[in-house]
Amino acid sequence: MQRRGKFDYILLETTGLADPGAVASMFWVDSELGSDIYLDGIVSVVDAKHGLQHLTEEKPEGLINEASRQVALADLIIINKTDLVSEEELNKVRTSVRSINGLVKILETQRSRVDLSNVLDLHAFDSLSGVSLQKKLEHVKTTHAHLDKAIITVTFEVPGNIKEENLNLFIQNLLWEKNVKDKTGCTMDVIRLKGLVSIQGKSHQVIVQGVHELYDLEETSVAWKEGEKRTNRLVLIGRSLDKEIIKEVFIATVREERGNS
Ligand SMILES: Nc1nc2c(ncn2[C@@H]2O[C@H](COP(=O)(O)OP(=O)(O)OP(=O)(O)O)[C@@H](O)[C@H]2O)c(=O)[nH]1
Repeated sequence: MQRRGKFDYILLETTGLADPGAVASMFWVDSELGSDIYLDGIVSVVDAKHGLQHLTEEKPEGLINEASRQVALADLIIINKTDLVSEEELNKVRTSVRSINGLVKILETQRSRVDLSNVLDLHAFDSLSGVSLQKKLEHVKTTHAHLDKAIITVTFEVPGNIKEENLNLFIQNLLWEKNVKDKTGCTMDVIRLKGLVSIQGKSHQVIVQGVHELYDLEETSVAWKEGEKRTNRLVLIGRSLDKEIIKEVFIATVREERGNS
């Protein structure tokens, strides 16, 4: 189909209070629908001067504050107005952002001046990010909450091949059924999920992406090499996440296939 005046790129700015997950879900359409539009990535701006205050703001009834949610969902964070803070203050903002989202790329700016190549074509939601995600996943660490009930990042690795249906079950229990709980009985609340897994019968690494209750599995262009240890690495961003428990649940759900690589 030919059409005049096609858009090259759509940059959607949401209001300061928006939950980017809800907006992103609308554009994150199934590739099988053959849409011309795909979700490239989520960018959040953090004000170096007031960001920390927003990130630590406590909401009634344990609700997640919007700023933390925006950081949790972002693929790229721009910490702006760095000229207004000392290096020490800036470091606190950095640490706070990193403790929420251990996977996000951080840029630091004044007057939000960025090289557009760092902001556009992120390919954060498609299989093209397979190679870069692989590198990132090697360095991501589980973070520790600065505040009680804060959002954190947890990551774990389990070797072996897994069955796609078992992986679906694991993700659906977490995101849909919400029946995975921490030690205190609190439901684990996953806001963002990313990973690279080894699905039985697939020659290439499979990327796992989740935003709120939406998730997708897609084979990447990265092939498992001959003799390479097949493995599954997942990164989850959310609240009440307990790495050991999630890992145990994952292993229990995919157990049948462990050691069959
Ligand atoms: N000193 C300094 N001022 C800045 C910088 N970036 C923007 N400003 C100024 O900050 C003021 C408010 O701008 P922003 O915080 O970007 O406002 P905004 O993005 O419209 O606000 P919200 O979308 O409501 O958060 C304006 O006067 C800008 O000129 C910066 O890096 N340093």
